[in-house]
Amino acid sequence: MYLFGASGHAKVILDILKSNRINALGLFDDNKSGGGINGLPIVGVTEDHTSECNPCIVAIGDNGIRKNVVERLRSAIYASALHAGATVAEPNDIAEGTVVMAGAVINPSTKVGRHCIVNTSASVDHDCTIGDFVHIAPNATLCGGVSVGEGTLVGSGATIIPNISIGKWVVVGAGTVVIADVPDYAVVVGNPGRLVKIQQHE
Ligand SMILES: CC(=O)SCCNC(=O)CCNC(=O)[C@H](O)C(C)(C)COP(=O)(O)OP(=O)(O)OC[C@H]1O[C@@H](n2cnc3c(N)ncnc32)[C@H](O)[C@@H]1OP(=O)(O)O
Repeated sequence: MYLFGASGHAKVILDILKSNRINALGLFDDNKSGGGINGLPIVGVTEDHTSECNPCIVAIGDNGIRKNVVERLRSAIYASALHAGATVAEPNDIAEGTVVMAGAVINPSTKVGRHCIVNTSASVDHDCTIGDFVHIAPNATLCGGVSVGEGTLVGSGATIIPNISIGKWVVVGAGTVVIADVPDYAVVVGNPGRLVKIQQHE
């Protein structure tokens, strides 16, 4: 397995691999001068990737940067990685490139898109739909029937009540309690969640 990114997030993905006894073989990072992790070397920048270095995972926490790297990779074959200490009811509904950290729970009839992060001890309940490039941060809770659009960050410890629809490229602040639908590109914070701004987008 090869990882793109050599940050703290990559360290946590290496821990997921270790829990499954999967060997990591190298890291790619656009900052080639940076050090590796745990003796694992940086073997090149993103554009150095070849089809011999598969499967791989883009191990970058920022949703937009992760998507950008995926779009630049032409010969990548992606794996998903579920920590041995995560509880995932239907692993086949976790799409390629997605990582699920220790203690996370993903309940039945929930689909998780490509290149997502379901972080440490996050809880995603039944019948949720999670778009591509989403990050559900540590200890966040999604009740049943929640949908989350592409690229959204659900911040650490946030709670989303049942059947809420959250748009794409939204930021839900840490600890926010979302009790109403959230439009695309919004930033919501607080309890109850209030919209503080709509982010610039193309
Ligand atoms: C392993 C890991 O580390 S995973 C990391 C996961 N990351 C997170 O959980 C971080 C989530 N990020 C946050 O909560 C941030 O505070 C953000 C993104 C919501 C801040 O957004 P910004 O656009 O920078 O807003 P800014 O900091 O200017 O704050 C805007 C207003 O919201 C308030 N605010 C910001 N964050 C929060 C929050 N989490 N809860 C309540 N209020 C908040 C600010 O006090 C400010 O209020 P004011 O206008 O009354 O003064």
